[in-house]
Amino acid sequence: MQNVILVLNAGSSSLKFSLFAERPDELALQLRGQIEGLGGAPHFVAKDSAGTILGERRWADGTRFSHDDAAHQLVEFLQDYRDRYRLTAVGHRVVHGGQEFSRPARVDGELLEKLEKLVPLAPLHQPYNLAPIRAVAARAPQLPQVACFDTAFHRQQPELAQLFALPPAITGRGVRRYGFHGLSYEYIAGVLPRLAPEAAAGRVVVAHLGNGASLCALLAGRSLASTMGFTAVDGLPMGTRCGAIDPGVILYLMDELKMDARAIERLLYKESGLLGVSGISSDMRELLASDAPSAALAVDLFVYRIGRELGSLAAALGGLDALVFTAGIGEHAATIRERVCRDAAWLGVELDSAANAAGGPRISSAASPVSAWVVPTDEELMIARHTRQTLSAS
Ligand SMILES: Nc1ncnc2c1ncn2[C@@H]1O[C@H](COP(=O)(O)OP(=O)(O)O)[C@@H](O)[C@H]1O
Ligand SMILES: CC(=O)OP(=O)(O)O
Ligand SMILES: [Mg+2]
Repeated sequence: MQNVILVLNAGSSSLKFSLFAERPDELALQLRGQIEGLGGAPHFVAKDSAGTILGERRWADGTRFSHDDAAHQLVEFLQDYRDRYRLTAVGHRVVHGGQEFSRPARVDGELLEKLEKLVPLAPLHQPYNLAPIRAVAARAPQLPQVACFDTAFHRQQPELAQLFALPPAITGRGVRRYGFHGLSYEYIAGVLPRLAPEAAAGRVVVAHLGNGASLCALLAGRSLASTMGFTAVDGLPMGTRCGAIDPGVILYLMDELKMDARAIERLLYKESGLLGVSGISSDMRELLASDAPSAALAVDLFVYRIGRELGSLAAALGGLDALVFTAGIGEHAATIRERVCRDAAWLGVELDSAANAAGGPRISSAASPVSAWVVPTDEELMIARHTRQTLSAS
């Protein structure tokens, strides 16, 4: 029997999972998969490390599928592998680690209580991250679990980058910018030195464009600033989240439309972004395939806001050496990358259209002053590494 670490990554619209075999000097991927489209057209697929499909299932469009249903589907699938693998630990992506956690932590009752308190700061994620931790703890209390935080990588940002212009009585309560997608950025920062050594030692903006989307400024591989703030609703427009809006809008919604906190939360987190503007879908694939003007408008706004935020992060970095695309849209939507790169021509990005259409990794021309890249992210491998390190240190 092979010892394995199970990794669970519960995103806003998907549950991703991986099994990594523990070898003395590496973690070897055994299988990985996901249940995506939880909000609309659920699709389960699991593949081995060579990409061969081990299991696949689709549900009709409109099927109501919760994160719990997704977890059950996963447990059912893993039954077939009980004789082959021995589970030694479970590593989880936990979106919010608050002010306290700047590194992964082993799960116990006290930790869970602390993380529960952060649910209001990440209502679209934290409950789904914590539920499988509790489920595993109930079924297998002896099995070590490690929580790996999306915020941890950003905790080393300069004080100014984390500060809101609010009085200390408020900021002192932990109302500050945290930044998210940190496991993804940490992974990219780890592989960039091999791909683009000079840029990696300099000024890089990474665009993590998935269902949740953010940009991160990396200076010599460390997080300097990011577009997400106190919560994962800030920054870019996303699948269903609005991104940065004037806080005056919230006051207007309360005063004039008499909306309460829950109604505003629903609007900003679940009914806005690509879905809200298009009225069609939160899924970039559907919008790109649609000829409805509202779909085009949603995509235009997405690209426009990326351009604006890219300029802001380049300013924080004092210039730009490289631009990296990652996550669902960043890795697969060549047309979005093309448009973002064209808008960034003023920064010195010169696209190689053929390389971009072919998926990279380098998508800028040889002469481009600023290089551009497609780098598939691997939050799960990052989590598996952290899980192993955290447990061997404890
Ligand atoms: N081939 C593709 N072309 C365009 N968009 C894609 C493609 N594949 C995936 N996407 C988009 O990626 C997004 C999901 O990204 P992902 O990183 O998997 O999300 P999550 O935040 O749930 O982890 C969706 O908007 C989806 O439409
Ligand atoms: C933090 C966040 O937005 O995560 P995801 O992209 O998985 O929704
Ligand atoms: Mg994600």
